[in-house]
Amino acid sequence: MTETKGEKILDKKFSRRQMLKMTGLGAAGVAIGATGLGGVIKTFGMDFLDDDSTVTNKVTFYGKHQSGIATDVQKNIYFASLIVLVKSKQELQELFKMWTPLAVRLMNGEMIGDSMTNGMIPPKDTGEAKGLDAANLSITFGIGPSLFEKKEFGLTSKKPAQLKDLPHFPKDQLDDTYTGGDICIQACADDPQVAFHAVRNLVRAASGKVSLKWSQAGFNSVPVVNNKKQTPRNLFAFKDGTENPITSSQKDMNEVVWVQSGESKNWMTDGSYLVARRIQMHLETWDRTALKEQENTFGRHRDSGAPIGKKDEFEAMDIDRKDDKGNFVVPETSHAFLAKSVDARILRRAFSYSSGIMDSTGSYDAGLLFLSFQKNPDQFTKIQNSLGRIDKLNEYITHRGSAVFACFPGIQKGSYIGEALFKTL
Ligand SMILES: C=CC1=C(C)c2cc3[nH]c(cc4nc(cc5[nH]c(cc1n2)c(C)c5CCC(=O)O)C(CCC(=O)O)=C4C)c(C)c3C=C
Ligand SMILES: [Fe+2]
Repeated sequence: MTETKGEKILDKKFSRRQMLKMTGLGAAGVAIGATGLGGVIKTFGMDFLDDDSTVTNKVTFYGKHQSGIATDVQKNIYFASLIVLVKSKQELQELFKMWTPLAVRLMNGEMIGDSMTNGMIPPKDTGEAKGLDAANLSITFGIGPSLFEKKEFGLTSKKPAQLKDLPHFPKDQLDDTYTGGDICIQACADDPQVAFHAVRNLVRAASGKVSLKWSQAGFNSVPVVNNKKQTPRNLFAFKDGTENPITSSQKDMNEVVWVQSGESKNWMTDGSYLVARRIQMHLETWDRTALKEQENTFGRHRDSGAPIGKKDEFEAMDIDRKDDKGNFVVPETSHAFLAKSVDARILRRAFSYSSGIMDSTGSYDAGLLFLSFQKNPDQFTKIQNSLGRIDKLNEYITHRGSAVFACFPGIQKGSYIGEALFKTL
């Protein structure tokens, strides 16, 4: 984390070239104004900073789509679900406007405000990311169905048909503590403290305007072989994320993840729907299970990640394949068999979590913060219904939390998070 551009502006240590780079515009409409953050460039009445292309380990903030969806999966996540406390549409809009330059700064690896220049007030940035780089931080903002139910925002007519609470699934044991929320902030980074710092400072900057409903930290360990990132393993030791849309393929992403024009409310075009499920994994039971049984549970081999009966992780899973006796090679009750039996695809971007011990049972409160992006949450529902009661994995997992969010399209330079929603009001 470095000093903010706002500080340099106040100190007048910036060149014209830098100023244009920061505004992304010419001189028209640009003025320097003091804000609660200590002074930033104001363009057409709003704060605007740019991505800093000189920063290492940096994910770009501005673009057609928000970061943190097609972005290469990072090692850490801090996911927060918030309740909105403000009472008017304008205040809600101001909230997203205020968050926009802060998110740019955080993703540039900068502090969100000046350091300790006044000993009589708390520092603007909480400071724990000082000295750390941008760590490939991505920040993704979404809004939940409950936001549209708050009549004071007058958003009812803007609610997409796709944005609704997920149905109850047969094995769900949902706890309200990890369910729902008006807004989500997904911060992913290759450093846990950078991810946490991002959410902490965004929530702090919105003090009195939002409150935390639930949050979850998570991690992924990504082995690297010959400079190539491998699929991470989940806490059951199986490679998790093998069969996913290719994030660099526009075709895959447009088919599965990005909302296309006319497919949802206009303000969601180029956005995506996020399903979050906090799924406890019963490690103690799993660890007493024989390897063959474990492999039959997923329908894949543990070491290689290959479909049962095959050698390579990325060999196609042919669920119709039968052995000499006419039995399915990949068991019909296995997780992969059932997930593949249905004509629906999703982009899984999950993280493991470990959050102490369950009071009720004394077992690990550990598992998977399952996150999937899709152009319609029904894609998730179709797969979850196929897993249903018969998925062999059900013996080892319990769904404890659930939420769905509409993640805005990407932010254009000079615009702010969610502008399309507010602009159409
Ligand atoms: C409804 C969607 C899914 C939930 C919920 C889910 C939970 C879950 N999954 C694993 C571990 C693995 N899942 C794997 C494959 C896989 N899972 C889903 C969907 C959900 N999983 C899909 C669509 C697929 C791909 C199936 C295919 O087409 O082959 C695998 C195999 C490797 C891989 O492809 O990633 C593992 C392992 C856990 C532990 C879990 C809940 C805790
Ligand atoms: Fe799965």
